Amino acid sequence: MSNISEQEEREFLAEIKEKLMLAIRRIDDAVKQFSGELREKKQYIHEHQSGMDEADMVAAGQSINRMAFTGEAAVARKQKLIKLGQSPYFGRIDFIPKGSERSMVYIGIYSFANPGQRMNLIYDWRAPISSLFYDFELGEASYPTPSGNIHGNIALKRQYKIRDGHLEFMIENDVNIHDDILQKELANSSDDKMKNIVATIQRDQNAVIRNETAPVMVIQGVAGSGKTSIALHRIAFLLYRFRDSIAAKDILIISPNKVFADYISNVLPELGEEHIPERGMDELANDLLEKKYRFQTFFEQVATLLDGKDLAFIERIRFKSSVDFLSKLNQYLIYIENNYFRVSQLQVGQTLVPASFILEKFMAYHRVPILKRFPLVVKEIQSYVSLKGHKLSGQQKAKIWEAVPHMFRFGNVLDLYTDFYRWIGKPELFRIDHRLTLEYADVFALIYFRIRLEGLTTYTHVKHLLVDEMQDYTPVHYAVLSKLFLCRKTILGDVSQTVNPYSASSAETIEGVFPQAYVVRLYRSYRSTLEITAFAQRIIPNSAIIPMERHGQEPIVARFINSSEELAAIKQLINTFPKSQNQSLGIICKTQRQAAYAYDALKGSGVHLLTSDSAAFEEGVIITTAHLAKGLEFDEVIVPFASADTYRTETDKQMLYIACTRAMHLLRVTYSGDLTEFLSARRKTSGEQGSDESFL
Ligand SMILES: Nc1ncnc2c1ncn2[C@@H]1O[C@H](COP(=O)(O)OP(=O)(O)OP(=O)(O)O)[C@@H](O)[C@H]1O
Repeated sequence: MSNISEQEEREFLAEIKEKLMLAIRRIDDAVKQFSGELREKKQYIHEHQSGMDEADMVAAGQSINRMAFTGEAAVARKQKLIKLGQSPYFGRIDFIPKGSERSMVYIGIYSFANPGQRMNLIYDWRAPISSLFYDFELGEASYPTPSGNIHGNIALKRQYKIRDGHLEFMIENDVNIHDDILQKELANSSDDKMKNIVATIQRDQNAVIRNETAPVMVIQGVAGSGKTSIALHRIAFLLYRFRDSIAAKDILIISPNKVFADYISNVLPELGEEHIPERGMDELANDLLEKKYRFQTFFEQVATLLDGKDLAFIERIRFKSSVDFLSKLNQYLIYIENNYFRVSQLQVGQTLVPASFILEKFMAYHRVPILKRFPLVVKEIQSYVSLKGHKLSGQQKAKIWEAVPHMFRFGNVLDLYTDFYRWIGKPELFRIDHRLTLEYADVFALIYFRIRLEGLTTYTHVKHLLVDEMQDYTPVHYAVLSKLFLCRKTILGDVSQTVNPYSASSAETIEGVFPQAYVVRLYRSYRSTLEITAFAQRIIPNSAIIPMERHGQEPIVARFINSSEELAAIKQLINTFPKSQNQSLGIICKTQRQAAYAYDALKGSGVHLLTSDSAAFEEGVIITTAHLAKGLEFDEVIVPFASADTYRTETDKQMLYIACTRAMHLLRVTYSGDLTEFLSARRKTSGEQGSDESFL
């Protein structure tokens, strides 16, 4: 069968669905049999318990576990088959390998084969041969396999939309790959959570997803370029490709907050993978400081910046976000090693331990973190005394244990960190209150000191680290991550979407910390209509952005007499929103205070306020801040209070940019008084009308 005509395709689909049904039935039978056997086994153990010795019990327990495990795997496989039944495949290529016969390769979210048969009926999108679908058009093509590249010819390429088991349409790809289906996908209204993009992965995205060699992959991509989607698909790919050595539990995602973590939590399970452990940077900090210190969170730092201009605060952040800061920390660590261990000879009973011996031993352990060396030096001194033929008394031992750490100028990391600022001649750059509350800019520097001075070794089990929103982390953050996580890393973000312009990191900065990094830049933006992308471009221009040719309504900028009128109009809009085609509406404010104020006026059924304490993304209407909305997207976005008073500073401008780039299909900006200068320039040039009538 060659499945050329649409009729043949429909017949093939019916056949596949039947085979899937059969496979599901077979699993059901197997599971039934398993549970019967399991019950019998448990019953047997229960009845013969008294006659069983410990070894028998262990063996019986293991056998039960094995059976349960096989049962669970069968249930998981069944779930996958049910899902395949809904949409078994989305693509097909007919490939003729050189010197071989044409074969039809149907590509789906999971693979499927008839029991006992070697050839797949459906190939997993991550299989080596499936890369042909993403990387090539008709004609010559090749794909890599562990035993080398396979060359050949693609004779046919098709895409399908199969929903609820029905073929909605199929598209013959000859020249313009994917664009039709991609356009259709992007025009859809958003689900409540991020979804997979396997059917329309683009070529440059595929290269990132399937890269197996980069020790550190840095993805700098413009807003809506699919960075987060790609990173998650990359994880799914790595789990498939290295399934013998990496499991879901070996991966760690560092996410900016819980809402974001919840928002992306569907993608990997949709791709058939288990839940991946996730940690926020603040949680990581808490783990690493072992809850010994209080600290300002990143949210609080940004909120302080948004509240007003504390120049000294900004200065402290700016300094601690520089590459220079990290190198000064490193210089200081070398300095203290050479200068802070002030040795003197030690009289232990009759033995005089010379200062030179103690210093030599201290330096000999240069691979051991300084504050961990003292016990080792103590042991060396004890051996020295013993070798001189003297037996050490308990009191003498205690004396050595006390003397050695005292030879070092400071005994704890916080004292050394404070001393660092004296050493660089800028003690005013470190602030800590009497309750030991650190500023956010100090948190990771202190952790860095803990790692270098005390040798923290948490997270050694992690085999791949994923860091999203890379622009929010500084060189010190990356120094900490590189010391803690020796595994491969995928790091992604967009320097234009920083919420703190005083501490933003670009791909180049990160490259400085990870010289072995492989940096990819993505310029094509998929999320927003051309009109929305153009609008956001005026706030922060980037001539390199390539928007998708997808059109929609021109963004609306509407002026109101005061904020009450503004909110009244928004309320009206919320009331009519359920009747619209769209599913999600984000009302994105600059500050949490404004969001709370708006929520107070707008709350009602289906309206949710998201704060930095929220744990989950919500469906429907969401009121939140730009900081929290970063990484999320909505069918419609309203940016209220866009006045000159609200959006004034560089930080404000970033927030406005982030807020506007969250919109997929429709963007409305409202204000009273004067419009922010970040938008007023464009209104003058475009002659756009803003009024409350045009708003709805
Ligand atoms: N190849 C693709 N096919 C279909 N949709 C895509 C593709 N690439 C990206 N998208 C869509 O574009 C939108 C933006 O993707 P994503 O959130 O991953 O981008 P991002 O670069 O992380 O965005 P931001 O930095 O602005 O938060 C999502 O709706 C995603 O599904």
